[in-house]
Amino acid sequence: MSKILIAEDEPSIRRVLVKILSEENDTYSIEEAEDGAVAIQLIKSIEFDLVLCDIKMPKHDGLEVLEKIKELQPEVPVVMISGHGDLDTAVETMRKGAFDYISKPPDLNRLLTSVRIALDNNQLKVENKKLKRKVSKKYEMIGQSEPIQEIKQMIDKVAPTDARVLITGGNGTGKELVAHWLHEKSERVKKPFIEVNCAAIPSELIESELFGHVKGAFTSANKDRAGKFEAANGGTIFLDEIGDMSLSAQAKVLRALQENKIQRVGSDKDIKVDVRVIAATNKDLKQEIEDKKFREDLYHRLAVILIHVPGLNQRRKDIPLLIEHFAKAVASENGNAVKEFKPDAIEVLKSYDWTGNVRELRNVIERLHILGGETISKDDVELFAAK
Ligand SMILES: Nc1ncnc2c1ncn2[C@@H]1O[C@H](COP(=O)(O)OP(=O)(O)OP(=O)(O)O)[C@@H](O)[C@H]1O
Repeated sequence: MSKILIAEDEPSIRRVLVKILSEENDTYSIEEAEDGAVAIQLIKSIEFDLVLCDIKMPKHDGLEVLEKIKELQPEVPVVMISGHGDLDTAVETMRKGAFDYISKPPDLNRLLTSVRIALDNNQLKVENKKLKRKVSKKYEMIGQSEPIQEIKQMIDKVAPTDARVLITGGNGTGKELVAHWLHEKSERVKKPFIEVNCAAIPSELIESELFGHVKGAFTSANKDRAGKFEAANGGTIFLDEIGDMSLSAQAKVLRALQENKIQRVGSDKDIKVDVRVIAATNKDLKQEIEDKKFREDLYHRLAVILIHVPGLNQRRKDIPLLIEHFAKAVASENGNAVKEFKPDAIEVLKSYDWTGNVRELRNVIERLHILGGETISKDDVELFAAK
């Protein structure tokens, strides 16, 4: 559904434009403004995909409206409507970033062609922006506290090597982010990064998930299937929540690490794999070893390098930066303007107990962004994110 604003003071022309556009596509959502002031008001509150804007209008003329659009929603295409005698101005608006101009009375075909091209163009721009964001921003690690700086330095040192890394820390602290960074800064970056959440896979399936199986290995194995280790060949496998892995799967992982070979379930044929292993856990593995739930030899194989990600309560200094980061992320995901957080709102958030760590903070910022006012105040925080 495209949102279109028609800013035109002559009611008859406005009516014609609304009619032409609604007949062209009944999913267009059309707003009308009868003068420049109303147009600017609407641009401040609604994100448009296209604006049709008359040049001569009361209160603010088309040129002023165009300038305001370029300031508030720079990506939106603006098609100017020029009356008799303002052709020079129409040309000037093109220099100022208008997408096109059409003359009054509007020619139906000319108008629709311009509208279609402008909307397609805008769609492409939006999609491109989304794509770029996915690649570069997804795994950005925000924070300037000492622990985060140390982690970043550690990643820089360790990533280019093949050393195994064990990442520890509470839920939602950013362990997965660290694992991604280790892969992205390594020579393996062009090869797969395969993530396995060991806690989410039932223990009877984990071996087949990791190492694959051959047809007939168990009842539902109706064809040969490669596992995650094979899929990660040349790249990195990230064993998340490794503390939840069954002892029998641990024994097989140990063998894979010792010999760089795996066997599919139900087969005794060795398959060579070249995989870097990164593991993470929120459990105290030393305690798990004492309780005989985790193999000590596997622990030593995995924990060549240890990276501990402290909880958010131990690095409150990062909270303002994270708030800003998530506010931007949430706004761009939803395609709306970034909301500012007032200093007193940030102070209250900083004082909270964040046992749910960064993930919990992200959820709270998203909630405030949706429910709070235009700028987020202390009252918004107390109303929608009280602890
Ligand atoms: N320093 C950070 N900068 C930006 N985003 C972060 C940071 N730390 C965590 N996040 C974000 O918080 C969320 C939780 O992080 P992540 O999944 O890495 O945590 P985790 O420790 O792996 O959690 P779990 O143990 O529950 O799997 C993700 O959306 C992640 O992008």
